[in-house]
Amino acid sequence: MRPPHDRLSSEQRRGDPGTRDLVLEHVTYVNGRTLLDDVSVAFPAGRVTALSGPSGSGKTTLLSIAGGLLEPTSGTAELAGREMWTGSGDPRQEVAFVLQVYGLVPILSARENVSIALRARGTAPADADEAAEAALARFGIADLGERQVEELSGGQMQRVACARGFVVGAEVLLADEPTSELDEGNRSVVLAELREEAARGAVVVVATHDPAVVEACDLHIALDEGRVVR
Ligand SMILES: Nc1ncnc2c1ncn2[C@@H]1O[C@H](COP(=O)(O)OP(=O)(O)OP(=O)(O)O)[C@@H](O)[C@H]1O
Repeated sequence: MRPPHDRLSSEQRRGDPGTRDLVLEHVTYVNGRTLLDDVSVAFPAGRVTALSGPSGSGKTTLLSIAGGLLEPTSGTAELAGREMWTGSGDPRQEVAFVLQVYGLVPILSARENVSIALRARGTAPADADEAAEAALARFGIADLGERQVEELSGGQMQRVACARGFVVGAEVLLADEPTSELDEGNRSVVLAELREEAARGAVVVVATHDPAVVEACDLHIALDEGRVVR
């Protein structure tokens, strides 16, 4: 595994449009207290980067800034030279999330929850539904497509959330503890799918507590108390 990028290449510093890496420079985030403190990291396209650290170390906050949900107090998060923060808190179209709290609509079916991610990006409903079914199949839950999400187990919901994040083929995929509810077999499936996303050229970042997930990633960045420690 390569070391963290506390010294960025000159291309990354410039946010060269050719690199398509996601680059955070000197990001500090203060909300009552300092939750991130001068974080500079590069998440390369085509690689799966693990983001580890104790509970409360700032992983979710960092992913939120990296994906444009939160505005850094100072510093920048950029993809190919374009700021991730657009001023609204809505992520760019290039970004997809798999969130820790899933963010699914409980009364909709699993298929609908996945399909709406594509419909929101302008895909025709029939095409979105078809792609949603294929995405559910990637996570071994094709048979759950018609089930309301509120009837599913925690692990099944997490796999629906993965399907929804993965289905859009985003340039940047940010996954917050995507395997926390999963057994070993399903964890392996999610890890293989994360690798597939990186193989097609996406920036893939996985916040995790799980050493087995860290081990399976190409790169590893660790946070402690809002600072990069490796
Ligand atoms: N909106 C907020 N306002 C103030 N403090 C917050 C806010 N969100 C998170 N925090 C605090 O920021 C710190 C970092 O939280 P964050 O969720 O980023 O950590 P984490 O590493 O993802 O933790 P976990 O592994 O438990 O999910 C924590 O101390 C948390 O209590």
